[in-house]
Amino acid sequence: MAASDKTLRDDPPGVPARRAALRLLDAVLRRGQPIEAALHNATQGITHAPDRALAHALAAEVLRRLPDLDALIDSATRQPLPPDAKARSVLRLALAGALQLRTPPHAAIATVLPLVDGGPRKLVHGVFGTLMRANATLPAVPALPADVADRWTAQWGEQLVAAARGLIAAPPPLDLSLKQPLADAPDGASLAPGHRRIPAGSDIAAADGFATGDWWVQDLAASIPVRLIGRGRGRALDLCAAPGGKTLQLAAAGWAVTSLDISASRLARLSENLARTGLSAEIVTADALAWSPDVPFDAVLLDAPCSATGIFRRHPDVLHRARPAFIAEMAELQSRLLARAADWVRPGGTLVYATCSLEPAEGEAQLALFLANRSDYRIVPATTAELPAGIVPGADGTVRTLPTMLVEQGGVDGFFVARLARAD
Ligand SMILES: C[S@@+](CC[C@H](N)C(=O)[O-])C[C@H]1O[C@@H](n2cnc3c(N)ncnc32)[C@H](O)[C@@H]1O
Repeated sequence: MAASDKTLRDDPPGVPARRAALRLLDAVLRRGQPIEAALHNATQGITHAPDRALAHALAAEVLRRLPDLDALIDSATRQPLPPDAKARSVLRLALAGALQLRTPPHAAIATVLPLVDGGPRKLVHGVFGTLMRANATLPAVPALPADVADRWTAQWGEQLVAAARGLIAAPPPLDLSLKQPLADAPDGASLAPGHRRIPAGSDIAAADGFATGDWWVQDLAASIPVRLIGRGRGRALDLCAAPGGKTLQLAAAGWAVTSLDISASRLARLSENLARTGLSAEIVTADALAWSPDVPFDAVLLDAPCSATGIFRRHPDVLHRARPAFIAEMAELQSRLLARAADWVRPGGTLVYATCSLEPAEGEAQLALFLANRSDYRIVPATTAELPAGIVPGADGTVRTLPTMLVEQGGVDGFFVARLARAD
């Protein structure tokens, strides 16, 4: 038996989930891993599914409220704890449990103290006790990490930062993409053809039309790239396709789809999604930097890997991982992928480039660089009629969704989308 399994087995109830949450925080904050990618390793040895879910929820809550939790901790310590001190992470977990997840305070602290055995137990206990006795609370509107707030203020202005803070205060609603206009789907607002918006926390698996595969969960902004490709008129390549929301849209729109991704495990989820919805696509597991098609496509969608800062509402780990060096690394990968994708579009065909990022380096600047190098491509401007209500194209015909949009309706993810045509 692995040492970690033994520790987990010997832990009192509630502790294994905190131990796993601590590993998740370490994976995200120190190693820059996405929380989903770290989940399998971090929860190894935990057989009770609710404990795995609790570990994920606790770590995600800490990441969502990190600056505010740290401000509370700092208000109760004479010497600030180093940012990477284990005592700080453990206090973050105890406070997130007690203040956000309604864990009774005595349980919130008792379940983290074993994580600092042989370490600063007294300090952790003392700081937590001081804050509980003072009835400490977190501010209603969360703070963003200072570097993200500064970058987004410089890029988009203070209004965007204020809107982004408002959006992470509460879980976002869920958007559904319908397979057909008359699909069986739960009631909800419709902000575009084939769209429904339902409340956060809805029980997806029990909702009307899930079992019959009539819809899939997909943020409204994420549906824009395929809206711009339109109804099927031939063969489409969905490059970087998994887990497959856009493949499903393309297949439902009548395209003969080839879906390529480097990740076999993510493609397995794409296959499950195809099976549930009764849609089909040819699946290719390959590195797009090494693969080439035999015949060019009528349409190519490159939903490129990116910093994913546009999906911070559901994935607060991106706020802590997307440092400038990572954004630059992703932008470099996007240029290489875009150059290859452009060669796989037939003359007269369509190329759509998209990223779920709020970083211009991965959107506007990437497109400018591409157009400077490829005189055989031009922008085909998006029209307001093609876009969800409340979203309008930019002056150059590209689409940029921001946290300041559709705020009253629950917001949208941040995306950049450009539709291009290759010269005949
Ligand atoms: C933004 S996600 C795609 C989301 C997907 N289009 C959807 O709608 O569900 C980016 C994808 O790029 C894939 N990827 C990253 N590098 C790649 C490469 N060199 N070749 C192919 N796929 C790659 C990742 O595995 C990931 O699934």
